[in-house]
Amino acid sequence: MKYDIKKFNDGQVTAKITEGGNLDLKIRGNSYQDLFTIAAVKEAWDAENAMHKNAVATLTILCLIGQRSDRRFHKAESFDLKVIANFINSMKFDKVSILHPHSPISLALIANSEMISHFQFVEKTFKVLGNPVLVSPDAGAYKTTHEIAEKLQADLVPSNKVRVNGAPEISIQGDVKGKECLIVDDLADGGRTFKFLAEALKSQGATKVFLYVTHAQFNYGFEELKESIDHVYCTNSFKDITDEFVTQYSVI
Ligand SMILES: O=P(O)(O)OC[C@H]1O[C@H](OP(=O)(O)OP(=O)(O)O)[C@H](O)[C@@H]1O
Repeated sequence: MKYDIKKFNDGQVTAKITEGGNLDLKIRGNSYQDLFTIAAVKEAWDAENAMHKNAVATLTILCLIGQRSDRRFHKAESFDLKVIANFINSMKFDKVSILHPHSPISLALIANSEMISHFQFVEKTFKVLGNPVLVSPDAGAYKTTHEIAEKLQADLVPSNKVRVNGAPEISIQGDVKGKECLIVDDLADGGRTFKFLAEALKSQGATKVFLYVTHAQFNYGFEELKESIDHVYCTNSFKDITDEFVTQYSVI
């Protein structure tokens, strides 16, 4: 299957199928624009395939927009992940694969969805660093990082984070004295979670602190992270980063 995308001067996006077959789309999915673009492709493909019911349409989303908004935070505010999931569901893909979603709610809300694990990227990082202690930064990350630690036969130090007026407060449940640590989490936004955690780990004797995040957004606070984190490992699911401080695994 092949298609063309055209953008009109007013911003409208239109798609044209130029070769038939199964539809296999892969997008960052970190913008509404990305979602509307594939909606145009899917609509055109559906029209072309109306007579070929055996053709299959799959979608891979690398960094789902709104994945953190997995609940209605306050009364009278929108539940944004639900809005996004409803839109994706309206496209009726046969399968939607999502790379390391923030929480299982994404998978619960999006029909025919499955998670693409971040295991391979953590494994690569773990091997490059040579057996660091894995650190899970909060309750949300604990379950998946625990599973990864078991597979890698790595030591795991859980820590917990509560946000007080938006600022993370950290507690560490384990001994990191004289050890190299690899924090494993799904995404970095402003990086404050990791800055505070790295400072806490180093104050408890960790010799080096590395960070793995699947979705390296770094919308702000990037330079500040260099003061407490020794190196960042991530995918390019959200954006490409060129910086000596960062090693990126390419997924798109
Ligand atoms: O780079 P930062 O700005 O520090 O943000 C990154 C952190 O925020 C997210 O968790 P979040 O606090 O949204 O988790 P929650 O679902 O428990 O609210 C994410 O899983 C990281 O732990």
